Amino acid sequence: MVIEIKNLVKRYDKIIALDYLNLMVKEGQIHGILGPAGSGKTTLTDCILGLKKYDKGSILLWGKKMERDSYELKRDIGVVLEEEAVFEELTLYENISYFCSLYLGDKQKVKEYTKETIEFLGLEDFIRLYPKKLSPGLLRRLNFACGIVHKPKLLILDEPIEDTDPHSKKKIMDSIMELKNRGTTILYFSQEIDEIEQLCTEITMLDKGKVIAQGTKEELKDMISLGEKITVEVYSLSENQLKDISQLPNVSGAEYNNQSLIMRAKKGRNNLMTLLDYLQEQKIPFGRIITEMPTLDDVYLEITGKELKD
Ligand SMILES: Nc1ncnc2c1ncn2[C@@H]1O[C@H](COP(=O)(O)OP(=O)(O)OP(=O)(O)O)[C@@H](O)[C@H]1O
Repeated sequence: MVIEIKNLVKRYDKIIALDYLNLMVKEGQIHGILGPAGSGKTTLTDCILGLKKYDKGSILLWGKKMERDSYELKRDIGVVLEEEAVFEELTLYENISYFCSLYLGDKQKVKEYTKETIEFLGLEDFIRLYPKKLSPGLLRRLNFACGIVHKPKLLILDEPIEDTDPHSKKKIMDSIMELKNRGTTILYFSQEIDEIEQLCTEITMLDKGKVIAQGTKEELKDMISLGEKITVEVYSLSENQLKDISQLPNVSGAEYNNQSLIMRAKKGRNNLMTLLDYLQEQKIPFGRIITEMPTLDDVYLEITGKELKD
């Protein structure tokens, strides 16, 4: 086990930021922590890194307790935070090289790792530029490069691609997958469902410092009663027909707007067939059909009663 957190409690006076939190992260996993603003993601990162004291519980990294001066452990960890943490007075190359030199003494190795990381993130054309001259996407890639250049075994990523242009977002997401393929364990904090769905093998949902659900995305989707959302292009529908549809077996709701019929079903078999049978029986002409399975957003909403994002 790379990270082993048991019954972690962290209070700020009366606020309970982490509430008996348990988390296990296995080697080689990308473990996503999904939670809205204020759910305790930053506090958890600080506790894992030994930057904040906690009130109760235990945190072990590779079976060892992290302390402020656990330099051996820290050497194996890379951190990329949402806010860029680079030096304005250093060029892109100098920034990456500097962060590498904080961990490695061997100058030749620093040079080698810096070059490799620059190529890895496609930053070759920008090495002489200062951070102020970089576009927001390139700045994100530089920030990411500084966190991974020393080849950590555990990478903690706190919303590393929030508000990033599609090209840099793809570059960073591909790099994360490649690092995983090379054996890096990754803890990935985000509020973005699509990033978590694409990248993570295991997911923990947080709400007010509490773990509300944990598992693979399939396991999480299995926890809720919601089935698919079916959208059918229907050219005309009477109020009575809409009422009939909302009362079909296993249907939790139906609405009709702009020639679009949306039916939400509970988990079960043949929901689409039941709807199509009804439309045919009533001789209601219909066009395109779209079926969408529940998302992690739906899981979060059903368990907590609120959306991940406002
Ligand atoms: N230094 C502090 N003093 C008092 N309360 C704090 C402090 N830091 C965080 N909190 C509170 O603890 C809770 C968890 O905060 P935390 O910053 O860890 O959440 P988060 O999920 O990282 O949110 P965000 O994404 O907004 O940073 C929140 O209610 C927050 O207001």
